[in-house]
Amino acid sequence: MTDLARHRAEATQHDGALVSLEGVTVAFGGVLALNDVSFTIAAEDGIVGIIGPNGAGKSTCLSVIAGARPATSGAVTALGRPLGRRPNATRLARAGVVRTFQIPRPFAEMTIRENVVVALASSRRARTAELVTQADELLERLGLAAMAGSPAGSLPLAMRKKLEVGRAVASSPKLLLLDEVFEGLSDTEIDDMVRILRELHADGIHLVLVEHVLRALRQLAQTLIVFEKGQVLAQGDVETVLSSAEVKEAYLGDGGGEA
Ligand SMILES: Nc1ncnc2c1ncn2[C@@H]1O[C@H](COP(=O)(O)OP(=O)(O)OP(=O)(O)O)[C@@H](O)[C@H]1O
Repeated sequence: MTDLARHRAEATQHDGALVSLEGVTVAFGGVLALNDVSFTIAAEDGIVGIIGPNGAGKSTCLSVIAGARPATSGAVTALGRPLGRRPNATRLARAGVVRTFQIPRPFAEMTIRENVVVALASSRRARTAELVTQADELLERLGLAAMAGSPAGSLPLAMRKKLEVGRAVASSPKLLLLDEVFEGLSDTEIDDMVRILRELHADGIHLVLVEHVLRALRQLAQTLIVFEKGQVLAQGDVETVLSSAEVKEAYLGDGGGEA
């Protein structure tokens, strides 16, 4: 295959499937966090939410897509790259697959600005002054500009969540995987985060969110994937999935999320 043909083939694969899991199982001893899971996420699916009761395997799934945890068996691709048995999350992040964590992990002693500068420096070569300018632009977009000089460790939750998103965006993701970014936010803070994520998506960043806050997903997502007991129970457009009797029983019936 010529380089050009290979490039086209990769681009086609990438366009067709941002993420694909085929027969993926992740075992923790006797617990199957993922049990023979297969699904595909394409760009046309828009913003994708992964929902399901506690312990259903959602975060494990995100870790597998981000290359942070190998599948025990099965095949995973992200942005058209097969991840193999020994995925490398750092290399995958450089290729554009970046995840945030449920509990934000900023460098607490550093200021908000410094945290973003460090993240920017991980994905580009530029002078410090240029990185600071870029960091300030990003903080402006996130509504954190006024706090740029504050230590990251002292921030209230909503701002820590925003900073977590900002640090992820600073590393130039093509596919951003968000783990419970709305957890613990007030209604106003949820609306603010929805606006930020919509803008990122409009800028061309593909978004996949593991989330319990359905109010946010109803505003933001076009597609839902529902997990139950390590398996995919349903996948489809948001309202169709949420109105399915099977999903209501498995997910909403157990108090695992707010309708
Ligand atoms: N590192 C681990 N070691 C052992 N078991 C684990 C580990 N991580 C997850 N599990 C188990 O795997 C299953 C799936 O966990 P996972 O965190 O992926 O679920 P989840 O759907 O994200 O849950 P939640 O909504 O509560 O965050 C659970 O039974 C969990 O206890």
